[in-house]
Amino acid sequence: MSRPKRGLFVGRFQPVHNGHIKALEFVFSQVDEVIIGIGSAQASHTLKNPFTTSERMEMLIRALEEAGLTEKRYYLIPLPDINFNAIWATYVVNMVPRFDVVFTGNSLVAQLFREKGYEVIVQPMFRKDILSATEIRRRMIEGEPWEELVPRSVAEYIREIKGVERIKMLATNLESSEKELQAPIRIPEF
Ligand SMILES: Nc1ncnc2c1ncn2[C@@H]1O[C@H](COP(=O)(O)OP(=O)(O)OP(=O)(O)O)[C@@H](O)[C@H]1O
Ligand SMILES: NC(=O)c1ccc[n+]([C@@H]2O[C@H](COP(=O)(O)O)[C@@H](O)[C@H]2O)c1
Repeated sequence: MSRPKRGLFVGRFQPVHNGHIKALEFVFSQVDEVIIGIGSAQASHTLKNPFTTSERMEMLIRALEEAGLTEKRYYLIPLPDINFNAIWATYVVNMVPRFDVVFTGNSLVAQLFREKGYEVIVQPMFRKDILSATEIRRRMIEGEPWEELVPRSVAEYIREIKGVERIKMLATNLESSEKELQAPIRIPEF
């Protein structure tokens, strides 16, 4: 039996949204198996990375099932950042099973893998103006509707784990620490 053709797709998934799922549907149509790397795996509880790796994994499992990708054709692999661009692609190669091609819309990721000799396919983008995790996090903080931008199962899961409350709390903490920094320094009287 010939070896399955595998694609690599890396994202932070903070949170998983409909753009990721559309991109993954494209990737699944091109290869037999997909290695989904969960980037910045060490990060959580910040405004850019509010969700933990286990929460992001749960979102991916539920969303892929909802999208009808029920056959187990994917691997979820956490990838903590190493903040070292020159060796990042080699690091990823050492953290995941063998793969044949990289799918990405991130130009740095594309460049780093191309320089290592990998085939890179730039996946199509879908409504990047709104299908962006940054926009979804912004809407959550501002109290604007965001649910339509993510799979139903992901919206439900975020409600279950009180994800919006967490992001709002993180935003409030940041605001009050910024205020503290801006407050005039009071020299105590002795
Ligand atoms: N709207 C989209 N359509 C297709 N692919 C997308 C879309 N948004 C992100 N991707 C793909 O997902 C991968 C990166 O995922 P990531 O979690 O960083 O998404 P993001 O929405 O750009 O996140 P953030 O806004 O937090 O930086 C990239 O390969 C990117 O091309
Ligand atoms: N030097 C590095 O550690 C390095 C380089 C390129 C991408 N990455 C990671 O890959 C992921 C790419 O996903 P995004 O498209 O969400 O940025 C991120 O987690 C990013 O931090 C890390």
